[in-house]
Amino acid sequence: MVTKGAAPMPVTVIGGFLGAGKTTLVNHILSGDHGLKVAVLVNDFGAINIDAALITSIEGGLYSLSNGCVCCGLNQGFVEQLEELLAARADIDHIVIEASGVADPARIMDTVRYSRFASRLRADAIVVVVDAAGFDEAIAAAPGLAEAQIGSADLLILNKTDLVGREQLDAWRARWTFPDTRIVETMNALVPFDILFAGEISPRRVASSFVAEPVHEQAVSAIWRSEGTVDLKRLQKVLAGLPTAVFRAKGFLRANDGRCFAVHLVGTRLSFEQLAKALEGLDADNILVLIGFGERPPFESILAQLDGCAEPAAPAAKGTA
Ligand SMILES: Nc1nc2c(ncn2[C@@H]2O[C@H](COP(=O)(O)OP(=O)(O)OP(=O)(O)O)[C@@H](O)[C@H]2O)c(=O)[nH]1
Repeated sequence: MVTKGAAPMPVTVIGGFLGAGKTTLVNHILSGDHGLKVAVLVNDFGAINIDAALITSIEGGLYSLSNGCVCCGLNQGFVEQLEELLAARADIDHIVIEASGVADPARIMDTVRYSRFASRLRADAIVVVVDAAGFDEAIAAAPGLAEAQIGSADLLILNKTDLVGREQLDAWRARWTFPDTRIVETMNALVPFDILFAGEISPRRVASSFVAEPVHEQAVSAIWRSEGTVDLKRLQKVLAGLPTAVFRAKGFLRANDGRCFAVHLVGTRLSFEQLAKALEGLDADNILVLIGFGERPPFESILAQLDGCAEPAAPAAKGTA
C-alpha cells in the first residue's frame, strides 16, 4: 500500500520508433548504478512480448504489457497494471514505462495523469529515443508517427551515433528539434543517470507542430516459431531479402552449430547478437516477430521461407526390443 502522504511516484515514459534503442535504454537503467529501485512496464506490439525477454536484469521488477498497444483503444488493462504496481511495490522509487515502437508516448503519459492517480503518480518525463541512422526510414515506413513521437519528448536521446557522422547528426538536430528540447547523443542509449533521474528534465514548453497520425492502427505483425535449430546462413538470406513493408523483426534463434542469438532487423539493418545461453521461458526454440506497415506484407510466404530454414530436432532414438 502507498503510505498516506507519501510523495507521488515519478513516472518516465520511454518512446521512440521501432528499433530505435528503447529496450537497450531499459537494460542500461536496470543494470545501472543510480541507487534507485526502478520498476519497468514493457508494452510490446504483437502477441508475444519479445522486449520483456530481451531485458536482462529485473532487479526492481519487470511487468509485461502485451495485450496490444497501451496508447490506443481501451487501456483498462494498463490502468489496472499501474494500480497493481502501486499496491504491491511500495518499495520502488521510480516507474519506467517502455512504450511499443508504434505508440504515441504522450497518450501513455495522459493515462498516468488520470485524476485517479493524482496523489500517487507524477509524470516525470517523456524520453524519446531516436535512431540517428534510421530516422528517414522510420518516416518512410509510417509517415507521421516518428515525428509525433519526437514532438512529445521532454528529452530526446539521439542514439546510434556510432553509425553516423557529425555532419549527419548536426543536420538531424537542425531539421527536427525544438528550441527548448534537450538532446543527449548516445551510443547504446548510455544516457547519464543524473540527466534521466535527477529531475533535470524540464517539460517542453513550446508545443509541437507534429500531430500523431493513427498509423499505429495500420501496423501489422506476424510470428514465426519453430522447434529444433535453424540454418543460420539461409535464415540470414531470408531476413536480408524481406520486403521493405516489414520494418522490424526481432526474436531468438538456435543455430545448428549450437550458438544462440537475439536477432534484430531494423529497417534494412540486420544483426545477430550472440547470447551466452538459450533463453528460458519462451514457447518455442526459435521465435521471430515481424512488424510491418501499410498493405499487409506477404507474411504467409515469408513464414514459409522461414520454415525452410528450420532443421527440426531429430526424433528420439527408438528402442530395438
Ligand atoms: N549500432 C548501434 N546499435 C544499437 C545502438 N543502440 C541499440 N542498438 C541496436 O538496435 C537494435 C534495436 O534495439 P532495441 O533496444 O531492441 O530497440 P527498441 O526501440 O526497443 O525496439 P522495439 O521495441 O522493437 O521498438 C538492437 O540490435 C540493438 O543492439 C547503438 O547505439 N548503436
